[in-house]
Amino acid sequence: MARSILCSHLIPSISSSVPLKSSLLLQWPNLSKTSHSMLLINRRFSAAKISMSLRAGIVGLPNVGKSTLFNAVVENGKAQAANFPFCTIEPNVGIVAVPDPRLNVLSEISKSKKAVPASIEFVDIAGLVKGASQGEGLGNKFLSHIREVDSIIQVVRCFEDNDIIHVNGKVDPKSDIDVINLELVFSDLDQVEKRLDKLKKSKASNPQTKMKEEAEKSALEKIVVALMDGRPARSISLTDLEKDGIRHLCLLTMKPIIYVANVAESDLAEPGSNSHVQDVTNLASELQSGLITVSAQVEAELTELPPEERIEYLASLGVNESGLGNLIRATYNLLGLHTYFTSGEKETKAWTIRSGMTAPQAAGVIHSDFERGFIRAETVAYDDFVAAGSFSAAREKGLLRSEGKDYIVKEGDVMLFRFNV
Ligand SMILES: Nc1ncnc2c1ncn2[C@@H]1O[C@H](COP(=O)(O)OP(=O)(O)OP(=O)(O)O)[C@@H](O)[C@H]1O
Ligand SMILES: [Mg+2]
Repeated sequence: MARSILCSHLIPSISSSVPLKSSLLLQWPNLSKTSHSMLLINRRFSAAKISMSLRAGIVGLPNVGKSTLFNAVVENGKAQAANFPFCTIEPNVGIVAVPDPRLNVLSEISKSKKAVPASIEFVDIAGLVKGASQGEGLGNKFLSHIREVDSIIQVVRCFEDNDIIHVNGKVDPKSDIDVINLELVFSDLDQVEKRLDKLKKSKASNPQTKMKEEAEKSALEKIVVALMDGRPARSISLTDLEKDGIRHLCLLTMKPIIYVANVAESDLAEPGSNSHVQDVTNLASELQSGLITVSAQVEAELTELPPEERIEYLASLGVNESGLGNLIRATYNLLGLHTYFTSGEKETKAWTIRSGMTAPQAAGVIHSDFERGFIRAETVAYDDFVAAGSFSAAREKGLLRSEGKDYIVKEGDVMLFRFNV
């Protein structure tokens, strides 16, 4: 596998090709105020392009419902979904909003002109078959598409339907999950062994390079033992230095996984009574992975209906909500992501950060200059903001804190940044 493939980065960033040159103090949610410098910033902001690089890849055997699920999640995804294996060849990519009821609450309080949710990219990848790591089916090319995502959503067929071809002849979630896991393991093993060979021959003399290579080698030696045993790389505990050392390899089995049990519409009300779902549940807990049950078929049909008829249709199947919100939120959590908000008259916006990020790093998600010139962040917890009813009321009640550069941003913080560039 070519080492040059870049893994995507976890954080959505704004490409800041136009730096903010003027020196000013900015309270972010007050951007709607019409001072000259504010307008200048606004204009530059709208010119900045948000690049969403947070990706969840939908994988699984051929013909299990990946594209059907993708089209439902992305609503107008338009990936070709049909009853024949390898229907998808090139990956389809779609951006999905992360549903969050807090956004509308904040937006109403601040009388914002618009509310902008956090988002994730979903990628519909071609079906994987036994031997893919050796070039079977659509082979290595598709493993490389998986290498480029941050997390894996594995669709497992749990619906019986003789008209829908199963590539292995019968519905068997355990075998399907094993096939995919083994292909990912083989692909990583191949890559890790090649890399270890290279590292053993390395003649690096620079002490820093040497130290990095030693950390990488030590991580890979541990990982190779797990892989030989059929276990994923993520099952090995590594030091931070070791983790950094192997990051560039984008190992497939390092990526977190959620299993999606794709059931028939008749099983939606009581998925636990379907033995295939029970198998996936047991395996997901053994592999310390998440599990969501959906009917991709039902979700796809829902998207064709006007919103008022959707609830009726779901009720007729004995459920009261679509499974997609859960899937999107679970994916977001799986990626270790948190949301903080900015809220003002112009807009209320949910920003995505990794857990553990400091206030300047969180500010940097809005613009790199916010991070560079960070002075302080005024912060109030979501519940306190809602209870107070505004930033100024929160300040009067002593709920608004002024935090410095070491502050670790918490889930649901509502923030105002002060910076100077
Ligand atoms: N829950 C379900 N119940 C019944 N049929 C389903 C369900 N989910 C998907 N299907 C059907 O299964 C067939 C295959 O679906 P789809 O094309 O989405 O699979 P895929 O995994 O993307 O396949 P490929 O790997 O070939 O791209 C379609 O005919 C679809 O309507
Ligand atoms: Mg497909």
